[in-house]
Amino acid sequence: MDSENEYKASELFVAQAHLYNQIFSFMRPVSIKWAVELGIPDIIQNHGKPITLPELVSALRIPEAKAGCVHSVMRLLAHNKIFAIVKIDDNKEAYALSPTSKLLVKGTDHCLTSMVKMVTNPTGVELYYQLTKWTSKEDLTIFDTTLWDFMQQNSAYAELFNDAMESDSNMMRFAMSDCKSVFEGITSLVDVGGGTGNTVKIISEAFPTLKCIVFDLPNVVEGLTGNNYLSFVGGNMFESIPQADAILLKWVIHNWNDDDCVKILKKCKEAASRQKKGGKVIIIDIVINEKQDEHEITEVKLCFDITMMANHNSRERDEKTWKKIITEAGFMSYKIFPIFGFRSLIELSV
Ligand SMILES: C[S@@+](CC[C@H](N)C(=O)[O-])C[C@H]1O[C@@H](n2cnc3c(N)ncnc32)[C@H](O)[C@@H]1O
Ligand SMILES: O=c1cc(-c2ccc(O)cc2)oc2c(O)c(O)ccc12
Repeated sequence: MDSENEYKASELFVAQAHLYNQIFSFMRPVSIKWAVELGIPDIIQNHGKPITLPELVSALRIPEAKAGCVHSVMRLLAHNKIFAIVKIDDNKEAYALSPTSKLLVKGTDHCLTSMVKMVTNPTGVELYYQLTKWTSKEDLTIFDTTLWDFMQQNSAYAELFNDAMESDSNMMRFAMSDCKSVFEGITSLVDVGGGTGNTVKIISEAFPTLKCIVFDLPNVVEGLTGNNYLSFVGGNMFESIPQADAILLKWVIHNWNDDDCVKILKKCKEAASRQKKGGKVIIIDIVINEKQDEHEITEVKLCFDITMMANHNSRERDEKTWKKIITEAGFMSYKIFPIFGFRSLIELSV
Protein backbone atom coordinates (compact mmCIF):
# COMPACT_ATOMS: atom_id res chain seq x y z
CA MET A 1 0.00 0.00 0.00
CA ASP A 2 1.14 3.55 -0.78
CA SER A 3 0.64 4.80 2.74
CA GLU A 4 2.87 2.04 4.13
CA ASN A 5 5.68 3.11 1.84
CA GLU A 6 5.35 6.77 2.73
CA TYR A 7 4.68 6.72 6.49
CA LYS A 8 5.23 4.46 9.44
CA ALA A 9 1.99 3.35 11.10
CA SER A 10 3.04 5.19 14.29
CA GLU A 11 3.34 8.47 12.36
CA LEU A 12 -0.10 7.95 10.82
CA PHE A 13 -1.64 7.41 14.22
CA VAL A 14 0.06 10.51 15.60
CA ALA A 15 -1.31 12.44 12.61
CA GLN A 16 -4.78 10.98 13.16
CA ALA A 17 -4.79 11.99 16.83
CA HIS A 18 -3.61 15.47 15.82
CA LEU A 19 -6.35 15.80 13.20
CA TYR A 20 -9.06 14.57 15.60
CA ASN A 21 -7.76 16.94 18.23
CA GLN A 22 -8.14 19.82 15.79
CA ILE A 23 -11.64 18.93 14.61
CA PHE A 24 -12.84 18.19 18.15
CA SER A 25 -11.32 21.40 19.45
CA PHE A 26 -14.80 22.99 19.24
CA MET A 27 -15.41 21.10 22.50
CA ARG A 28 -13.15 23.66 24.19
CA PRO A 29 -15.37 26.74 23.68
CA VAL A 30 -18.46 24.55 24.13
CA SER A 31 -17.26 23.39 27.56
CA ILE A 32 -16.13 26.88 28.64
CA LYS A 33 -19.56 28.26 27.60
CA TRP A 34 -21.19 25.45 29.63
CA ALA A 35 -19.13 26.31 32.74
CA VAL A 36 -19.85 30.03 32.41
CA GLU A 37 -23.59 29.51 31.83
CA LEU A 38 -23.81 27.22 34.87
CA GLY A 39 -21.82 29.75 36.92
CA ILE A 40 -19.22 27.15 37.93
CA PRO A 41 -16.34 29.65 38.44
CA ASP A 42 -18.61 31.64 40.82
CA ILE A 43 -19.69 28.48 42.65
CA ILE A 44 -16.06 27.47 43.26
CA GLN A 45 -15.14 31.02 44.29
CA ASN A 46 -18.09 31.26 46.72
CA HIS A 47 -17.35 27.79 48.12
CA GLY A 48 -14.14 29.29 49.49
CA LYS A 49 -12.14 26.10 49.03
CA PRO A 50 -11.78 23.39 46.36
CA ILE A 51 -15.10 21.71 45.61
CA THR A 52 -15.73 17.97 45.18
CA LEU A 53 -17.88 16.58 42.37
CA PRO A 54 -20.86 15.72 44.69
CA GLU A 55 -20.67 19.22 46.23
CA LEU A 56 -20.57 20.81 42.77
CA VAL A 57 -23.50 18.70 41.50
CA SER A 58 -25.50 19.67 44.58
CA ALA A 59 -24.67 23.39 44.14
CA LEU A 60 -25.69 23.22 40.47
CA ARG A 61 -29.19 21.93 41.40
CA ILE A 62 -29.25 19.52 38.45
CA PRO A 63 -30.51 15.93 38.35
CA GLU A 64 -28.27 13.41 40.17
CA ALA A 65 -28.18 11.46 36.91
CA LYS A 66 -26.15 14.29 35.37
CA ALA A 67 -23.25 13.93 37.85
CA GLY A 68 -21.33 11.91 35.27
CA CYS A 69 -21.82 14.65 32.68
CA VAL A 70 -20.42 17.25 35.09
CA HIS A 71 -17.46 14.96 35.76
CA SER A 72 -16.72 14.52 32.03
CA VAL A 73 -16.88 18.19 31.11
CA MET A 74 -14.93 19.25 34.21
CA ARG A 75 -12.27 16.64 33.39
CA LEU A 76 -11.77 18.10 29.89
CA LEU A 77 -11.73 21.64 31.29
CA ALA A 78 -9.17 20.66 33.93
CA HIS A 79 -7.11 18.86 31.28
CA ASN A 80 -7.04 22.17 29.37
CA LYS A 81 -6.10 24.07 32.55
CA ILE A 82 -9.40 25.96 32.70
CA PHE A 83 -9.84 24.51 36.21
CA ALA A 84 -7.33 22.82 38.48
CA ILE A 85 -7.77 19.43 40.16
CA VAL A 86 -6.28 19.32 43.65
CA LYS A 87 -6.04 16.67 46.36
CA ILE A 88 -7.96 17.30 49.58
CA ASP A 89 -8.54 15.17 52.73
CA ASP A 90 -8.49 11.40 52.30
CA ASN A 91 -6.66 11.91 49.03
CA LYS A 92 -9.99 12.91 47.42
CA GLU A 93 -9.90 15.11 44.32
CA ALA A 94 -11.60 18.49 44.12
CA TYR A 95 -11.88 21.28 41.58
CA ALA A 96 -10.18 24.63 42.18
CA LEU A 97 -9.93 27.81 40.12
CA SER A 98 -6.93 28.05 37.81
CA PRO A 99 -5.48 31.39 36.67
CA THR A 100 -7.75 31.10 33.58
CA SER A 101 -11.02 30.41 35.43
CA LYS A 102 -10.21 33.25 37.86
CA LEU A 103 -10.90 35.43 34.77
CA LEU A 104 -14.42 33.95 34.67
CA VAL A 105 -15.53 34.90 38.20
CA LYS A 106 -18.21 37.58 38.02
CA GLY A 107 -17.84 40.92 39.80
CA THR A 108 -14.05 41.11 39.65
CA ASP A 109 -12.03 43.81 37.86
CA HIS A 110 -10.71 41.20 35.41
CA CYS A 111 -13.88 39.33 34.51
CA LEU A 112 -13.93 38.14 30.87
CA THR A 113 -17.26 36.23 30.83
CA SER A 114 -18.75 38.82 28.44
CA MET A 115 -15.99 37.99 25.96
CA VAL A 116 -16.81 34.26 26.29
CA LYS A 117 -20.51 35.00 25.71
CA MET A 118 -19.81 37.08 22.59
CA VAL A 119 -17.28 34.77 20.94
CA THR A 120 -19.40 31.65 21.59
CA ASN A 121 -22.65 33.33 20.57
CA PRO A 122 -24.41 31.17 17.92
CA THR A 123 -25.02 34.14 15.56
CA GLY A 124 -21.29 34.62 15.03
CA VAL A 125 -20.31 30.95 15.28
CA GLU A 126 -22.87 29.90 12.64
CA LEU A 127 -21.53 32.54 10.26
CA TYR A 128 -17.99 31.20 10.79
CA TYR A 129 -19.20 27.74 9.78
CA GLN A 130 -20.15 29.33 6.41
CA LEU A 131 -16.56 30.43 5.73
CA THR A 132 -16.24 28.22 2.61
CA LYS A 133 -19.45 29.64 1.06
CA TRP A 134 -18.40 33.18 2.04
CA THR A 135 -14.95 32.76 0.41
CA SER A 136 -16.64 32.01 -2.93
CA LYS A 137 -18.98 35.03 -2.70
CA GLU A 138 -18.31 38.73 -3.24
CA ASP A 139 -19.41 39.86 0.26
CA LEU A 140 -16.49 41.42 2.08
CA THR A 141 -17.52 40.32 5.59
CA ILE A 142 -19.45 37.36 6.99
CA PHE A 143 -22.04 39.86 8.24
CA ASP A 144 -22.66 40.85 4.54
CA THR A 145 -22.43 44.50 5.57
CA THR A 146 -19.85 46.07 7.93
CA LEU A 147 -20.01 44.76 11.48
CA TRP A 148 -20.80 48.35 12.61
CA ASP A 149 -23.85 48.55 10.28
CA PHE A 150 -24.90 45.03 11.32
CA MET A 151 -24.80 46.11 14.97
CA GLN A 152 -26.77 49.26 14.25
CA GLN A 153 -29.58 46.98 13.08
CA ASN A 154 -29.08 44.32 15.80
CA SER A 155 -29.06 46.01 19.19
CA ALA A 156 -28.86 42.69 21.09
CA TYR A 157 -25.67 41.72 19.23
CA ALA A 158 -24.30 45.26 19.68
CA GLU A 159 -24.83 44.96 23.45
CA LEU A 160 -23.03 41.61 23.46
CA PHE A 161 -20.13 43.07 21.43
CA ASN A 162 -19.80 46.28 23.47
CA ASP A 163 -19.93 44.33 26.77
CA ALA A 164 -17.18 42.03 25.45
CA MET A 165 -15.01 45.00 24.44
CA GLU A 166 -15.64 46.59 27.83
CA SER A 167 -14.53 43.44 29.65
CA ASP A 168 -11.44 43.17 27.44
CA SER A 169 -10.50 46.75 28.36
CA ASN A 170 -10.52 45.78 32.05
CA MET A 171 -7.24 44.02 31.39
CA MET A 172 -5.67 47.47 30.69
CA ARG A 173 -5.60 47.97 34.46
CA PHE A 174 -2.87 45.36 34.76
CA ALA A 175 -0.61 47.02 32.19
CA MET A 176 -0.89 50.61 33.43
CA SER A 177 2.21 50.39 35.64
CA ASP A 178 4.24 49.24 32.61
CA CYS A 179 3.03 52.02 30.33
CA LYS A 180 2.70 54.93 32.78
CA SER A 181 5.60 56.73 31.07
CA VAL A 182 3.65 56.79 27.79
CA PHE A 183 0.79 58.77 29.40
CA GLU A 184 2.92 60.95 31.70
CA GLY A 185 2.98 64.67 30.79
CA ILE A 186 -0.16 64.44 28.65
CA THR A 187 -2.98 66.81 29.63
CA SER A 188 -5.64 65.69 27.16
CA LEU A 189 -6.48 62.43 25.40
CA VAL A 190 -9.00 61.30 22.79
CA ASP A 191 -9.82 57.59 22.69
CA VAL A 192 -10.82 57.14 19.05
CA GLY A 193 -13.26 54.23 18.60
CA GLY A 194 -13.30 54.18 22.40
CA GLY A 195 -16.63 52.34 22.62
CA THR A 196 -18.39 52.75 25.96
CA GLY A 197 -15.35 54.37 27.58
CA ASN A 198 -13.96 51.67 29.83
CA THR A 199 -10.35 52.07 28.64
CA VAL A 200 -10.45 55.79 29.36
CA LYS A 201 -11.98 55.15 32.80
CA ILE A 202 -9.04 52.89 33.63
CA ILE A 203 -6.48 55.43 32.37
CA SER A 204 -8.29 58.08 34.46
CA GLU A 205 -7.83 55.98 37.61
CA ALA A 206 -4.05 56.37 37.12
CA PHE A 207 -4.22 59.97 35.79
CA PRO A 208 -7.26 61.57 37.46
CA THR A 209 -6.65 65.10 36.06
CA LEU A 210 -6.26 63.99 32.44
CA LYS A 211 -9.01 65.49 30.25
CA CYS A 212 -10.43 62.63 28.21
CA ILE A 213 -12.80 62.35 25.27
CA VAL A 214 -14.28 59.07 24.15
CA PHE A 215 -14.92 59.45 20.42
CA ASP A 216 -17.02 56.82 18.64
CA LEU A 217 -19.90 56.44 16.21
CA PRO A 218 -22.97 58.47 17.31
CA ASN A 219 -25.09 55.36 17.97
CA VAL A 220 -22.37 53.91 20.25
CA VAL A 221 -21.95 56.98 22.51
CA GLU A 222 -25.61 58.04 22.45
CA GLY A 223 -26.93 58.42 26.00
CA LEU A 224 -23.51 57.94 27.66
CA THR A 225 -22.68 60.58 30.24
CA GLY A 226 -19.28 61.65 31.51
CA ASN A 227 -18.00 64.03 34.18
CA ASN A 228 -15.64 67.02 34.46
CA TYR A 229 -12.76 64.99 33.09
CA LEU A 230 -14.57 62.68 30.68
CA SER A 231 -16.88 63.44 27.78
CA PHE A 232 -18.40 61.38 24.98
CA VAL A 233 -18.38 62.73 21.44
CA GLY A 234 -20.11 61.08 18.49
CA GLY A 235 -18.58 61.33 15.02
CA ASN A 236 -16.70 59.66 12.22
CA MET A 237 -12.92 59.27 12.55
CA PHE A 238 -12.55 59.43 8.74
CA GLU A 239 -13.89 63.00 8.84
CA SER A 240 -12.59 64.77 11.91
CA ILE A 241 -11.15 63.85 15.31
CA PRO A 242 -11.19 66.20 18.34
CA GLN A 243 -7.79 67.71 19.20
CA ALA A 244 -5.68 66.47 22.11
CA ASP A 245 -2.09 65.90 23.27
CA ALA A 246 -2.55 62.20 22.68
CA ILE A 247 -4.81 60.11 20.48
CA LEU A 248 -5.47 56.52 21.56
CA LEU A 249 -6.58 53.77 19.19
CA LYS A 250 -7.17 50.53 21.09
CA TRP A 251 -8.34 47.55 19.04
CA VAL A 252 -9.32 49.89 16.18
CA ILE A 253 -6.60 49.86 13.50
CA HIS A 254 -6.87 46.09 13.00
CA ASN A 255 -10.46 46.60 11.81
CA TRP A 256 -9.36 48.38 8.64
CA ASN A 257 -7.45 47.71 5.43
CA ASP A 258 -4.08 49.43 4.85
CA ASP A 259 -5.52 52.37 2.86
CA ASP A 260 -8.16 53.13 5.50
CA CYS A 261 -5.55 52.78 8.28
CA VAL A 262 -3.37 55.40 6.58
CA LYS A 263 -6.41 57.74 6.35
CA ILE A 264 -7.26 57.20 10.07
CA LEU A 265 -3.64 57.68 11.17
CA LYS A 266 -3.35 60.89 9.13
CA LYS A 267 -6.50 62.23 10.86
CA CYS A 268 -5.02 61.25 14.25
CA LYS A 269 -1.73 62.96 13.38
CA GLU A 270 -3.66 66.12 12.47
CA ALA A 271 -5.60 66.01 15.76
CA ALA A 272 -2.42 65.57 17.83
CA SER A 273 -0.37 68.12 15.84
CA ARG A 274 -2.48 71.14 16.64
CA GLN A 275 -1.13 71.21 20.22
CA LYS A 276 1.81 73.54 21.06
CA LYS A 277 4.13 70.71 22.07
CA GLY A 278 4.42 67.66 19.88
CA GLY A 279 1.64 65.21 20.52
CA LYS A 280 1.53 61.47 20.15
CA VAL A 281 -0.63 58.68 18.82
CA ILE A 282 -0.88 55.52 20.92
CA ILE A 283 -2.00 52.29 19.29
CA ILE A 284 -2.88 49.13 21.21
CA ASP A 285 -3.10 46.20 18.84
CA ILE A 286 -1.57 42.89 17.75
CA VAL A 287 1.89 42.66 16.17
CA ILE A 288 2.36 39.21 14.60
CA ASN A 289 5.81 37.84 15.37
CA GLU A 290 5.74 34.12 14.60
CA LYS A 291 9.50 33.71 14.94
CA GLN A 292 9.72 35.07 18.48
CA ASP A 293 6.34 34.34 20.06
CA GLU A 294 5.39 31.19 21.92
CA HIS A 295 3.03 28.81 20.11
CA GLU A 296 -0.07 29.79 22.14
CA ILE A 297 0.51 33.53 21.66
CA THR A 298 0.92 33.07 17.90
CA GLU A 299 -2.23 30.93 17.82
CA VAL A 300 -4.38 33.59 19.48
CA LYS A 301 -2.93 36.24 17.12
CA LEU A 302 -3.67 34.08 14.06
CA CYS A 303 -7.23 33.41 15.29
CA PHE A 304 -7.73 37.17 15.58
CA ASP A 305 -6.35 37.54 12.06
CA ILE A 306 -9.14 35.29 10.76
CA THR A 307 -11.68 37.14 12.90
CA MET A 308 -10.53 40.44 11.37
CA MET A 309 -10.64 38.96 7.86
CA ALA A 310 -14.19 37.63 8.32
CA ASN A 311 -15.67 40.41 10.48
CA HIS A 312 -14.02 43.40 8.81
CA ASN A 313 -12.18 42.36 5.63
CA SER A 314 -9.02 43.43 7.46
CA ARG A 315 -6.11 41.66 9.13
CA GLU A 316 -3.61 41.55 11.94
CA ARG A 317 -0.17 42.91 10.97
CA ASP A 318 3.47 42.02 11.44
CA GLU A 319 5.99 44.77 12.22
CA LYS A 320 6.88 45.23 8.55
CA THR A 321 3.25 46.02 7.64
CA TRP A 322 2.81 48.24 10.69
CA LYS A 323 5.93 50.18 9.63
CA LYS A 324 4.52 50.59 6.12
CA ILE A 325 1.21 52.16 7.21
CA ILE A 326 2.85 54.26 9.96
CA THR A 327 5.40 55.67 7.50
CA GLU A 328 2.77 56.26 4.80
CA ALA A 329 0.71 58.25 7.30
CA GLY A 330 3.70 60.57 7.78
CA PHE A 331 5.07 59.53 11.17
CA MET A 332 8.86 59.67 11.49
CA SER A 333 9.34 57.07 14.20
CA TYR A 334 7.56 54.49 16.29
CA LYS A 335 8.29 52.34 19.34
CA ILE A 336 6.69 48.97 20.09
CA PHE A 337 6.16 47.92 23.74
CA PRO A 338 4.95 44.30 24.00
CA ILE A 339 3.20 44.88 27.33
CA PHE A 340 -0.39 43.68 26.90
CA GLY A 341 0.04 39.92 26.68
CA PHE A 342 -0.69 39.10 23.07
CA ARG A 343 -1.09 42.79 22.22
CA SER A 344 1.45 45.60 22.07
CA LEU A 345 1.44 49.32 22.64
CA ILE A 346 2.82 51.22 19.65
CA GLU A 347 3.81 54.82 20.33
CA LEU A 348 3.99 57.19 17.36
CA SER A 349 5.55 60.61 17.74
CA VAL A 350 3.99 63.40 15.73
C1 LIG B 1 -13.18 46.71 18.12
S1 LIG B 1 -14.01 48.08 18.76
C2 LIG B 1 -12.86 48.65 19.99
C3 LIG B 1 -13.52 49.44 21.07
C4 LIG B 1 -12.56 49.95 22.16
N1 LIG B 1 -11.50 50.77 21.62
C5 LIG B 1 -12.00 48.80 22.95
O1 LIG B 1 -10.85 48.49 22.83
O2 LIG B 1 -12.77 48.20 23.71
C6 LIG B 1 -13.82 49.30 17.48
C7 LIG B 1 -14.63 50.57 17.74
O3 LIG B 1 -14.47 51.44 16.60
C8 LIG B 1 -15.70 52.14 16.45
N2 LIG B 1 -15.80 52.71 15.09
C9 LIG B 1 -16.03 52.05 13.93
N3 LIG B 1 -16.06 52.91 12.89
C10 LIG B 1 -15.83 54.14 13.41
C11 LIG B 1 -15.75 55.45 12.84
N4 LIG B 1 -15.90 55.63 11.52
N5 LIG B 1 -15.49 56.51 13.65
C12 LIG B 1 -15.35 56.32 14.99
N6 LIG B 1 -15.41 55.10 15.60
C13 LIG B 1 -15.66 54.02 14.81
C14 LIG B 1 -16.73 51.06 16.73
O4 LIG B 1 -18.00 51.59 17.00
C15 LIG B 1 -16.10 50.34 17.92
O5 LIG B 1 -16.52 50.88 19.15
O1 LIG C 1 -12.41 40.08 20.49
C1 LIG C 1 -13.09 40.08 19.44
C2 LIG C 1 -13.91 39.03 19.09
C3 LIG C 1 -14.67 39.06 17.94
C4 LIG C 1 -15.57 37.99 17.57
C5 LIG C 1 -15.16 36.68 17.61
C6 LIG C 1 -16.02 35.66 17.25
C7 LIG C 1 -17.30 35.94 16.84
O2 LIG C 1 -18.17 34.93 16.52
C8 LIG C 1 -17.72 37.25 16.76
C9 LIG C 1 -16.85 38.27 17.12
O3 LIG C 1 -14.65 40.13 17.12
C10 LIG C 1 -13.85 41.17 17.40
C11 LIG C 1 -13.83 42.26 16.53
O4 LIG C 1 -14.59 42.26 15.44
C12 LIG C 1 -13.02 43.34 16.82
O5 LIG C 1 -13.04 44.37 15.97
C13 LIG C 1 -12.22 43.35 17.96
C14 LIG C 1 -12.23 42.30 18.83
C15 LIG C 1 -13.05 41.19 18.57
